[in-house]
Amino acid sequence: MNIGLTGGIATGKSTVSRMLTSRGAALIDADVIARQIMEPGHRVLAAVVDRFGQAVLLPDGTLNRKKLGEIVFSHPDERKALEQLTHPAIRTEMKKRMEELEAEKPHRLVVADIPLLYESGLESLYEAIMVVYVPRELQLARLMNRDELSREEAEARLKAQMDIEQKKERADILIDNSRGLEETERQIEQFWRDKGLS
Ligand SMILES: CC(C)(COP(=O)(O)OP(=O)(O)OC[C@H]1O[C@@H](n2cnc3c(N)ncnc32)[C@H](O)[C@@H]1O)[C@@H](O)C(=O)NCCC(=O)NCCS
Ligand SMILES: Nc1ncnc2c1ncn2[C@@H]1O[C@H](COP(=O)(O)OP(=O)(O)OP(=O)(O)O)[C@@H](O)[C@H]1O
Repeated sequence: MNIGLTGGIATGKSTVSRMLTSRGAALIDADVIARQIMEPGHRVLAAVVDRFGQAVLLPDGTLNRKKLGEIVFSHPDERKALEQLTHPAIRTEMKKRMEELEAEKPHRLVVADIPLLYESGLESLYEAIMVVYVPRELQLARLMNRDELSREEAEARLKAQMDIEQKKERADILIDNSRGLEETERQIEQFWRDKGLS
């Protein structure tokens, strides 16, 4: 079985994916793949530098993530331009890894962690979509705290994504991560049992 795992930025996708992998699920993480295609030498990074200029590189030739983030999270058109360069490569790699993992062990749960799953219209690639939800105010607070962002910077990142309430409504499986970790763990345990996973 496979599921797509999504939610909003900092709602707890990594936290939940750890709970699933510790039970034996295999994980494919879109953010990790997004980082791999931005490594020096990769053609996607070269295309990004062509479009955004040398200023998005650090002196050692690696991507200046903070700088590119400032550009794309405050300018929607620039964000779309970046996505046109990155998303096809991310999608191809995700699909390839999914096929490899499913062929390797057909009965294992494969989890694809994709922050922009709904925004990119990828629902049909997965048997079910799990959404990790917290109310918007808590999402903002956890994001500011984890990434040391100002309220303004955190709000700009939230604005670049579909509202978490809309994702909640679309979910096949909803995980409420607004209380303690034990409460989230309990919901994952329930999901695991309901699906007869072992
Ligand atoms: C702009 C970049 C360099 C900023 O890097 P930074 O280290 O600050 O953030 P990081 O990559 O860890 O992403 C953190 C979160 O930001 C959100 N996010 C990232 N890109 C986008 C985007 N294009 N639109 C909306 N939200 C996004 C996601 O929730 C993600 O989990 C980076 O996010 C990037 O390369 N984005 C383009 C690729 C992409 O769309 N990734 C999203 C997963 S498919
Ligand atoms: N139930 C919880 N109670 C308190 N804090 C939590 C809980 N779940 C997650 N957190 C904290 O909230 C922050 C965001 O969680 P996490 O990194 O798992 O989110 P994410 O959705 O994977 O983020 P991103 O979209 O950036 O990849 C982290 O600092 C994490 O430690």
